[in-house]
Amino acid sequence: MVQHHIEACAKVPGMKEILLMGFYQPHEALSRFLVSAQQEFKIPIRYLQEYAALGTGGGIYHFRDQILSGGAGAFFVLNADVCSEFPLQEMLEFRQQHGDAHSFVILGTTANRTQALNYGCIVANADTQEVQHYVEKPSTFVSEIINCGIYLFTPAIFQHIGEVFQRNQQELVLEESSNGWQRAEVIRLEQDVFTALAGSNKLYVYKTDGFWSQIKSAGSAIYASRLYLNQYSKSHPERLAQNKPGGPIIRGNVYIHPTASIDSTAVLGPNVSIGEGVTVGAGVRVRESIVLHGASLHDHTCVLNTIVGWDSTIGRWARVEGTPSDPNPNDPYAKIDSETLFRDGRLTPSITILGRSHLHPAPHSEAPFRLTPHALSAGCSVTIPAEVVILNSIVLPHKELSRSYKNQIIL
Ligand SMILES: Nc1nc2c(ncn2[C@@H]2O[C@H](COP(=O)(O)OP(=O)(O)O[C@H]3O[C@H](CO)[C@@H](O)[C@H](O)[C@@H]3O)[C@@H](O)[C@H]2O)c(=O)[nH]1
Repeated sequence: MVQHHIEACAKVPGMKEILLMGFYQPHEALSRFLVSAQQEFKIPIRYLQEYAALGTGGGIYHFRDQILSGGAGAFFVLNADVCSEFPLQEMLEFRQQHGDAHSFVILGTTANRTQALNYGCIVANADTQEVQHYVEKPSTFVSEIINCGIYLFTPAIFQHIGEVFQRNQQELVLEESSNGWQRAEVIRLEQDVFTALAGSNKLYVYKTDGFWSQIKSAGSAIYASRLYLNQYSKSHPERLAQNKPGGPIIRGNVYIHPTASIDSTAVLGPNVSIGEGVTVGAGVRVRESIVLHGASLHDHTCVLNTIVGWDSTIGRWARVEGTPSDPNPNDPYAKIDSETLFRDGRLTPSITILGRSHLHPAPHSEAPFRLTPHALSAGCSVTIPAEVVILNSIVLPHKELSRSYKNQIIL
């Protein structure tokens, strides 16, 4: 997911350094990713680990010395769980034209009235785009302009976060709380800082019509993959597979890793991403799916709306199918719903996932996504036998199925 953020940041002229911030323990796969991304994008990249989940505001405040150490005049903050064309340069230009050089800029987009309630909502002056009112996930309608979780700040933002920190500390002293220090450091950028900054002539919104989506569920990964592949078709058509004599039949936007072996009678696409070392047999059909590295699709399998985990095998003539959770195509402002797995005590039909685990960026590859399991050395390695149907199911790693399944989570 974050490889796209890095690629976008590295393109901004004058960008000095990229910091990934999180509260996860760093591990070997992350270090390998950082090394390869630094080489690919030719920019220093470091991971900063919070000692606890401090919230976005608390996190950047905690690492403010690191962020400002190179004498940065401005910096971007991007939520990791979004996909976007990241119009960062446009945000810089917007700040140049509107507002003053020290203002902060939020990237905004339009949502429909119902879905806007799931996001930060922004009311702005129609002429100047100054944010007059900011409400995080309101309970009733406030505005159709939502916060994309992509910000341009100057070092002055730390004074505002610092004020919240001081206030938190004083309140905690009054409460005589024993773990006051830690709690004072937890600061939510949206509720604690933006709400207060609104109407003070310091916060502006730059609205984009470009693609943008949250990635809160595995189902949204297939949707996000489609958005990125579509972007590749304009910005990097060389990254997409073409119909060639002796090659598979390609429909729409498809990414195939150069090491994958695809039978010439297979039909792939639209919206398919095939990872490193994948084998695809004769007569295979894949559509709206992500097939991760080392997976093997035997002859005549059919894979639709599915994420196939790494090193998984699908037996011949098997059909693996999920139900897409795409936004309403008739509403230009519709966003993908981050479905919970269960509704009314039932598993909601969703994409099928073989070897479900965490989403992880794809090192050494331009494939939009790759999955990584909790145990990093392990693969997903799900085995589906020949001639079965797997429908709307989530199969956990290292599972060897022996029959067909429908609407199930298979442990
Ligand atoms: N480092 C760090 N990151 C955090 C922490 N808590 C959340 N994040 C990261 O901060 C981002 C925001 O996540 P949430 O706080 O869960 O908010 P949200 O429901 O995703 O809503 C935010 O994003 C929406 C757009 O996707 C916005 O519309 C909304 O206003 C808000 O900014 C995500 O990338 C999440 O991983 C933390 O303690 N530490």
